[in-house]
Amino acid sequence: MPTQPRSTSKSERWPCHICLKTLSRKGDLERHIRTHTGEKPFVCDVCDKGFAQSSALKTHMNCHTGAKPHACQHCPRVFSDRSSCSRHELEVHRMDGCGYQCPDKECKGNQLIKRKKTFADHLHSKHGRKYTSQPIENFLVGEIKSAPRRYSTSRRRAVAATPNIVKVEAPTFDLVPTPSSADMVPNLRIPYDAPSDLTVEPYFHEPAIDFSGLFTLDDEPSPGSSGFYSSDASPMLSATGFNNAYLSPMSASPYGSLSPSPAPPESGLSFYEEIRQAALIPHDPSYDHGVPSAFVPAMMSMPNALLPSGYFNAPIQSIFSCINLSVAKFGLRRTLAGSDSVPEAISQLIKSPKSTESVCAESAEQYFSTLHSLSSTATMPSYRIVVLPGDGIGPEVISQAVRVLETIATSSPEISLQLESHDFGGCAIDKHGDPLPPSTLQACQEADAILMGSIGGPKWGVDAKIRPEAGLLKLRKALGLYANIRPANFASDSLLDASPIKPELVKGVDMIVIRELIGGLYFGARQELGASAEQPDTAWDTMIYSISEVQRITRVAARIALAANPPLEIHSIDKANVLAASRLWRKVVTETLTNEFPQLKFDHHLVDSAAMLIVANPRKLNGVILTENLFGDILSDQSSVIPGSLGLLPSASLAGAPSAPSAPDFKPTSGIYEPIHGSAPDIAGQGIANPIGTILSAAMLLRYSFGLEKPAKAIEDAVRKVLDTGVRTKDLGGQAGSEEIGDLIVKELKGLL
Ligand SMILES: NC(=O)c1ccc[n+]([C@@H]2O[C@H](COP(=O)([O-])OP(=O)(O)OC[C@H]3O[C@@H](n4cnc5c(N)ncnc54)[C@H](O)[C@@H]3O)[C@@H](O)[C@H]2O)c1
Ligand SMILES: CC(C)[C@H](C(=O)O)[C@@H](O)C(=O)O
Repeated sequence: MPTQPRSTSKSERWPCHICLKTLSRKGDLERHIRTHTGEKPFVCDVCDKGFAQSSALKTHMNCHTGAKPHACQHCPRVFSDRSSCSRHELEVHRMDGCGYQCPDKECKGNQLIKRKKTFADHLHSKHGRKYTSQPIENFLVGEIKSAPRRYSTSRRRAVAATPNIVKVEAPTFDLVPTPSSADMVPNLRIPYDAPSDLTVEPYFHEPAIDFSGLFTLDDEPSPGSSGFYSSDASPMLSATGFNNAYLSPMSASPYGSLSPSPAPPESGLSFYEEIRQAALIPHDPSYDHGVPSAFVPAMMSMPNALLPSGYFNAPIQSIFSCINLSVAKFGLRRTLAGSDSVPEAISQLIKSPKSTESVCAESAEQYFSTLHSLSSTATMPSYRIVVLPGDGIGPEVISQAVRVLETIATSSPEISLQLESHDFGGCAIDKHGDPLPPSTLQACQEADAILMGSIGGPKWGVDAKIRPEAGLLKLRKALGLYANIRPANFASDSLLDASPIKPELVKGVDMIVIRELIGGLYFGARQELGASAEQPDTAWDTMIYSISEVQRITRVAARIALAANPPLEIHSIDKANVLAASRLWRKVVTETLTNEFPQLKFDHHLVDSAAMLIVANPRKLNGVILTENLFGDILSDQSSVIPGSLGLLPSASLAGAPSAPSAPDFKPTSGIYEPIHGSAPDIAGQGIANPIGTILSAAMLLRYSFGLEKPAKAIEDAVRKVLDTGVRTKDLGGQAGSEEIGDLIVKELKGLL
């Protein structure tokens, strides 16, 4: 039994983020970094203070963030927020040596293009081709050399020992029917603060495929290779008569490797020799213990006769390719695990007497249809939703939204929702002395989505030492939720009469406020009254925006505008006639939209005049209203006047633009979903709060976080139908209580599902 070659040195483990030189020990690296940066190379990204050791910086950063800072997986750098950390990892470490290569060999020396977007632009502008992430279009070249530090030593060695350059070009993949995201079960969650162009690859989501229990294990994998390669796949290959072959977690990604061990060859050549010769790939001793996936397309295109007889054939290979594709694209771990139909499908394919390309296509079809049936029965996706009822009317409105979600889960066997409630806000101060207890924060970080009621109230008013609102700001910041999406429209036209503005002015109003949520005055430096001996009579806040903060929220607004057909107009709101931060805002919005989204129309308004327009002529602002944190808070509450009540409007807070649920590459994303209103202490406890804003937030959650368009639309339709009957809560001039509205919506919903 061959073993994986061991890493020749540990030096892969400590690359310098500045010059990329690798050092064998962390201490050496710290000393080395000082040659670039001086005596205190570890600089806090919040206050710029320098430290000699990264551990000292970590302890220091804890004081700013109240939480563990985010440590780079590959070097000793630490960051106060996760998005900077993942951007650093992506740009400095992960992309090193990786890139996209143009399929046209003549093209500009066929250079390596580092970023997917640049590559897509290149394909489009130079070759008139659209980039898709299907493997036929997957030109990713290169390998990530260092494994995350959280991996075990043996695993890290095994990663380091994998071939450095592998290439995926799979001409036979076009025989594979393209699965749609609706057919597949997405379970790869994009981190909250992932850069918007980051593709999460299952390489980092071990185990990518768990085949445990699917086959009888004929032969144990060798201890030398089990550190990295998944023994679970071995039985699968054993079932094909091919002993001791491992489908590694890596091979679940498009640039993975398949590592079969040699079987007695009939031709007299070793298995690898056969493959090499057939694929005309020069012998490379480093490949002796693994067949990198560069060989896979070659194997796939080879007639069976060239392969060790009966052991390895095109249909089987095509199944692996399909698995790779599926896992890479949709994260099918849950779909595959525990199924017993997959082995059946595979054994049928093995017995198939055919061996031509048509069999590949056929196998792929069978494979996908098996997966399809499994995805709706054996292994339905299970989403974890953290519910934060909060204070005041929060629990009252949340209980109705939870009923709605439970109705969806009960009526749709293919959807499984796990809801769990956690303390947050004023009630958490009372119980734990902290509005965001660590257990709540952790649950939120791990959740697939968060549904929130509202927090705050006079009990923990503005003079209180610990305020619930601070917990909400900390949660938004910790999750990197910089994009707050607040649609303001009529959930039903029957609400036109509820508006205090004349119906002819508000009919057809449809605006989406996109509010920057973790910057500006809310998060700038401030001084409380009495906090400074030098300025005993002064308090101040600062509005700070950086170019990148404005760029990213502008891109979210643009993507949301582009998702509509025709695209929506963008109205950027600022106070550029007075504020420096607003002048930066206006400049960056203009540049970003002009350079990156030339097809979109946009204009600028001063916030004072925009506030006037929202009540005087709101249709003028139809489309996307793009604005900074404080202006967005105020304008979105003001926009609720249009449909008649603060209780009607939902919101989503995300770490980027949401994917379109119908997109084949839909990316699930977490986020906080909450009505835009507060805890309404004046009506709390009376059972009269309007739950519609919260129920519509639950619809946004299903759509944006899970791509479940059908149930999301069903909730919106149920709300409209109930409103159409004329039943109203007190805020809209009616008599119905929160629970009655909930009953009616649930009843309508059952009829729609
Ligand atoms: N995201 C949040 O949790 C959030 C948002 C805003 C305010 N707050 C907090 O809420 C507390 C109260 O703030 P406020 O009174 O200024 O604003 P509020 O939004 O709680 O209430 C404003 C008015 O709207 C009414 N209202 C709000 N929601 C309603 C609903 N669903 N049905 C019927 N009527 C509704 C209230 O009765 C009140 O008259 C404060 O502590 C504030 O910080 C929290
Ligand atoms: C409670 C408060 C911190 C919050 C905000 O200002 O963002 C609220 O007004 C909101 O709109 O969600």
